[in-house]
Amino acid sequence: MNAVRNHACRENAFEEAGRDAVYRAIFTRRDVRSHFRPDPIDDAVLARLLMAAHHAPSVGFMQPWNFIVIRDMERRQAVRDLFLAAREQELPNIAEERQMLYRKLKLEGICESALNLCITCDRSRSKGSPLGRWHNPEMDIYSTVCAVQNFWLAARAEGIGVGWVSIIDTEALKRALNIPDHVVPIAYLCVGHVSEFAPQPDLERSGWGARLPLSELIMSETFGGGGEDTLKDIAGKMRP
Ligand SMILES: Cc1cc2c(cc1C)N(C[C@H](O)[C@H](O)[C@H](O)COP(=O)(O)O)c1[nH]c(=O)[nH]c(=O)c1N2
Repeated sequence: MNAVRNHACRENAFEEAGRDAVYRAIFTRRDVRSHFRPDPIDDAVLARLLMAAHHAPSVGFMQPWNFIVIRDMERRQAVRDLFLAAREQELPNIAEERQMLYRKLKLEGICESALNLCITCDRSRSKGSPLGRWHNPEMDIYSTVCAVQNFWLAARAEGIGVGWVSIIDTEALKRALNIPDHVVPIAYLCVGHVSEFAPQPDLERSGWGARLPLSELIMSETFGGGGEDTLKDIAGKMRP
């Protein structure tokens, strides 16, 4: 019976190598800050990554994204200045005992990467027909985040590193990139070839945080609900 069910479940699955490749991209993707190499990205490769992003799911098939490619070093330096200012503003809000470590963290590769990419969300693109968004208007934002993740995973498969920089004042970034009012910058990404993909997140290596055990995050039926012991046991023993 088990074998039958197993077979039935796998009917539409990728072949083993394909499955392995998908999980490999997921488990070895990194937020890259310090390992960028300056050599340019081939436009054909960049176009593939953008095509992957463009095939993300989106509420009401709204496809609210745009992709601003930023290569000019002066503009990037201006964005880096925004980062530096925002980082100083963020610092006092970090728990006092962690401020020293925060200062030491490398949290962007804006000028070292081959290029920057700002993925935006055009909130007006559903043109007055908010399918799937009437109760939850923020769904266009979430859709755009799905595009970011597609880009990030496809980039990993292509050997391209991506680092997300969110320590930036949004209004200042909009002015710097001439983004109109109805468009929201969702992700400012540093993108480029890398010398390596680190085996663990930078914030884990530096002692900032650790991955939470998956088994402790699984709940049954309701928030906080216990149970699902078999699932939790399997998850608890699993290594990526
Ligand atoms: C929405 C959002 C915003 C940010 C990030 C991520 C996401 C999803 N991350 C990257 C984050 O620190 C990183 O994903 C985690 O530390 C886990 O590491 P890996 O991505 O697994 O390498 C990030 N990293 C950084 O150096 N500067 C930043 O401003 C941000 N901002």
